[in-house]
Amino acid sequence: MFAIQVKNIKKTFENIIAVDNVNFNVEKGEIFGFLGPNGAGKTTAIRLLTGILMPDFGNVFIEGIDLVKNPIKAKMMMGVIPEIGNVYADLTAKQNLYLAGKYYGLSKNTLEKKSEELLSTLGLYERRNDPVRTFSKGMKQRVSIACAIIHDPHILFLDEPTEGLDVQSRRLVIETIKHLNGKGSTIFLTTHNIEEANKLCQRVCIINKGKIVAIDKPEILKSTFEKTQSIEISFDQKINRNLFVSDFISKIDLYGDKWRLYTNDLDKTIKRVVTLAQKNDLKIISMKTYGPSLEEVFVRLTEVDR
Ligand SMILES: Nc1ncnc2c1ncn2[C@@H]1O[C@H](COP(=O)(O)OP(=O)(O)OP(=O)(O)O)[C@@H](O)[C@H]1O
Repeated sequence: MFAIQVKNIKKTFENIIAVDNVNFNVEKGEIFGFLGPNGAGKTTAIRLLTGILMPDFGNVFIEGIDLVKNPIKAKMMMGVIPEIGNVYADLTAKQNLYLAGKYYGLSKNTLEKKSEELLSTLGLYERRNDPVRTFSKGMKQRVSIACAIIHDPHILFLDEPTEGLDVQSRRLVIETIKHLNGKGSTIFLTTHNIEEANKLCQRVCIINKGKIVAIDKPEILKSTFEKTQSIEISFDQKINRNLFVSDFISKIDLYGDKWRLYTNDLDKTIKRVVTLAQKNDLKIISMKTYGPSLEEVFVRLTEVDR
């Protein structure tokens, strides 16, 4: 049985088709990323998958349970962290957790134990009795996460979980996602952050204008859609861009003191720069090679007609 099964869902707002006949499955225990440019339909899709919106057509099954026919049972399986925080600003962090725990029917003992544990692991323990309105954005996001996972959900849905967070909060959020996944939870997240999705997700789905344009493991998407590799190189002296020009180097960029050369033939490019350094008596300070990036795949698949 799949953790999430989406069959032909469609959602229209007046004349805008936000989600257009979308089909996909998420395996149990997977970290699944939903990527797309602004307005692609990510938030609408996550709202349809969590029962906040009803589809015009199609079905969503959560661990085999039909979300439309059996919403309460399906929702008990999930934790949801929406794009805009859903915590109560006038309650303390601890009160927010207690409220969420009661909503999911946790016993007093479990609630006390889980709250203590989550407040500590999410770095909120010191401030547990302060009203959430006095918290930073990152702290509010952590309270929101704690509330969503207090009942150990089978599936966690996160809409842009690290958007606008500082490095520390971002790390804590990512660690929490990995930790939950390690304990067996399925993770469904939407994001703009392609590098984060590349590192975190076992599979990604790229959506554009409400339609799925690609769905696979990041490495497979990269090798299927993008052949360009690159090398980044820096020398001890300034050099002229024209020295790199050749028919197998497709693009030459300069970032600070580093040259980035894009190519379909890495071997020839490396030999070329080494020969160039020898001939011109240049010292190579650093050289790194890069495979195709998920960002390049994303741009390629979503730039059409934009
Ligand atoms: N409640 C609504 N009423 C009317 N149109 C809506 C509504 N919600 C979304 N839309 C439209 O549906 C389309 C998809 O929006 P959605 O918010 O799902 O995209 P998104 O991929 O989450 O974008 P972003 O990355 O900017 O958050 C957009 O054209 C948007 O304007």
